[in-house]
Amino acid sequence: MNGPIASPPTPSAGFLTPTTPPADAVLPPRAPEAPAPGSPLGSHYDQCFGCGPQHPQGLRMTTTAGEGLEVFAEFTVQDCHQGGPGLAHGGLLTTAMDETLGSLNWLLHAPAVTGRLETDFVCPVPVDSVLHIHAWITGVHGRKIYSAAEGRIGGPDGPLAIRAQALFIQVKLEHFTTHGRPEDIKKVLDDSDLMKRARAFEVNP
Ligand SMILES: CCCCCCCCCC(=O)SCCNC(=O)CCNC(=O)[C@H](O)C(C)(C)COP(=O)(O)OP(=O)(O)OC[C@H]1O[C@@H](n2cnc3c(N)ncnc32)[C@H](O)[C@@H]1OP(=O)(O)O
Repeated sequence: MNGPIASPPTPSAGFLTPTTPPADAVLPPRAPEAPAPGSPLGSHYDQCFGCGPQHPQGLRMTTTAGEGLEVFAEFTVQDCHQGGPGLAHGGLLTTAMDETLGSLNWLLHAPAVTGRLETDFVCPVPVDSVLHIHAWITGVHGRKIYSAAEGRIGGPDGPLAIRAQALFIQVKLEHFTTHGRPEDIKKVLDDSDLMKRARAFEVNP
């Protein structure tokens, strides 16, 4: 069908470089509750596609707190993660970056959701390889948490495969309880493990 080609939407001033922190952003200290450097963050929710051990096709990512405002994560690319033959699907790699960047919020003890996530795919990631992701906070400005990450193949110093920058927006608990499926919200709220309850609400409902 022929017709006029639609113009791309004009970004409003605030959205021109939305994953780059403004000049007056700050780097706050780690929250007192943040896990010690070197300790595993564990899964925040059993059914999370990124880190949940109960998710049948999930990435089953493991994440460790680093020094300061940084984390390190790993996942092994499985057969069920393919896009091209023998290669990881790009969207799935973006999910791995989202999960890792999201786990940074645990260092600030601030529930937040992804507002914007930008990725550069630098080289293909083969099935069976382990992707090593390093993520760090680049600034905080009001409710906005800015962060960046890199994913490397086979080890922390392996070939660079993917880069990302993100903007997370801090939200209240009601973000999850209002939008989430009631039976899943109830299951989490009924869990006697307070830490698991708190961490579950750091993610997408
Ligand atoms: C240890 C835990 C591990 C966790 C791992 C989790 C990994 C997974 C993380 C996710 O995938 S979260 C799921 C995907 N994200 C979502 O479902 C979020 C859906 N979007 C929303 O719910 C709302 O749009 C949002 C909460 C992000 C913002 O709505 P609000 O009404 O709270 O805020 P508002 O729209 O007033 O925006 C607040 C500020 O952020 C800015 N903003 C909001 N969305 C933006 C955006 N998309 N891009 C750039 N800026 C944005 C907005 O311009 C504004 O800037 P100013 O304060 O300067 O005016």
